[in-house]
Parts: sequence; structure tokens; C-alpha cells
Amino acid sequence: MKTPDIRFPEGVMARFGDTPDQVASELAEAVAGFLRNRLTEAPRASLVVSGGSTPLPFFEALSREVLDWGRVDVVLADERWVAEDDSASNARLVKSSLLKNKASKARFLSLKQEAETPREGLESVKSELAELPLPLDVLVLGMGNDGHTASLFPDAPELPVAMDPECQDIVAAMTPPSQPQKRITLTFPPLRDARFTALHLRGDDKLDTLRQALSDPDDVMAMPIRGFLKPGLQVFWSP
Ligand SMILES: O=C(O)[C@H](O)[C@@H](O)[C@H](O)[C@H](O)COP(=O)(O)O
Repeated sequence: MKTPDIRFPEGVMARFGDTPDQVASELAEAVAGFLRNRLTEAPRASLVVSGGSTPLPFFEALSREVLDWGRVDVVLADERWVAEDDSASNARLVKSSLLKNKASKARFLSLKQEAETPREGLESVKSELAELPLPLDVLVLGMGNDGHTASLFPDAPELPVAMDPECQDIVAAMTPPSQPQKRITLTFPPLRDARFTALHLRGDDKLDTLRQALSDPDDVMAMPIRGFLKPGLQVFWSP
């Protein structure tokens, strides 16, 4: 495959694969390797993943990796505020495609709570995440073509608070008009500080969006993904 024409900042590593399955397997191996290593140093490890359509083959491949999953906490980077039986639920996606096979032993910490809205549910989500050690260990982000990542949407009125590098809250309720559901998201600081961060993308449209993000890296509010395009990031892309 011809390597895509895109220039990343110093320290950002890119892996371009021929097929989604090849990239998904490479990402699963990299994530599993980091988790195994982390578990030699700490009693537990955290794995933060994103929803959407891109991660599916990655989740399937990761679910088959051999590691001490009983000591891994799986958390979503964001969630749509819908019941778990709703097809839009990221928890439903993760439970059906990742938390099975070897990974069935992992502990899942849910961002979706009983409250009617994410704002009303924030305190119970914070309680659910209270025992999650920071910094996060592994973070796998996706990206929308508006430059959002997790549920850090450019059109969300709450974005200035959630993207604030000094934000004191680990989670935020988001109400982006562009989205059919209210959202809850991890905020910028815990996502920024993850020990291992991968950006998992598929399709030429996502490369074009990334080029646009790279063209004006400081305007984070216009394209929140810009806050993550820094040394240490590993980009995994396939056509
Ligand atoms: O809940 C979500 O939808 C995700 O967390 C979101 O940030 C996703 O990663 C991007 O929207 C890309 O989604 P696709 O992989 O479907 O393009």
C-alpha cells in the first residue's frame, strides 16, 4: 500500500495498514503488550476505549489476547446517555465485542447511570470511577470528521469546561446539538495524561480530517482532537 501523504508532529508515530483487520490486530497486540507490562508494575491496569464503528475489529482481536484480564478495568472514554439495550449504547458495543473470550474477566466501569440525564447522573458516575487510579494506562481514541474525540464535540456548549487543561472533574455531561443523544465524556485532563494513547482511524475521510486538524494545531476548541496530536501519540490507520 502507498503510504498516505500526511506529516505528523515530531514524536507522533503512525502505523498505516492495508486492511482494517490488519490494523486492528496490530493495535490489539500493542494494547495487550502495554497492559501486560503495566500489570508487572501495578496491581491493576486501566483500559479506556471509544465507541463508534471503527473499534469493532480491534475489540474482537483484543478480546482474544492472553493477559491477566481479571486485573484490568475497562472504561469508556464516553457514552451516549441511553439504556444499555439501545443500539446506540457504547456499553452494549463493548460488552458484546470486547468483554468476551479471554477478556470476559475484565471489570467494566459504566459511564451510564440510572439518572434521566447525564448532568443528573454525574455524581453517581464520579462514584463509579472513584477507584480508577490516575493517570489512565491505555487510551484508544476515535475521531469524528468534525474533529471531535470521545464526546468532546466542537458544538457542545460545555466544551470550554471539559477541554480546560485545568478541569477538576474527570467526567462532564455534554449536550452537542449535532448529536441525537445527550452524552457523558471523560474530560481532557485524564485523557491527555494517559500513559499510552492510540488514535484508531479508518478511511480517507478521517485522514483528510486529520490533515485539517494538523494544519492549525492550536485551535483546539474548533477541533478537540488537536489536544491529543502530541509526542507519544500512536496513530493506527487503514483504508
Ligand atoms: O461514542 C462515540 O461515538 C465515540 O466515542 C466517538 O468519539 C467516536 O470515536 C467517533 O465518533 C468516531 O466514530 P466512528 O468510529 O464510528 O467513525
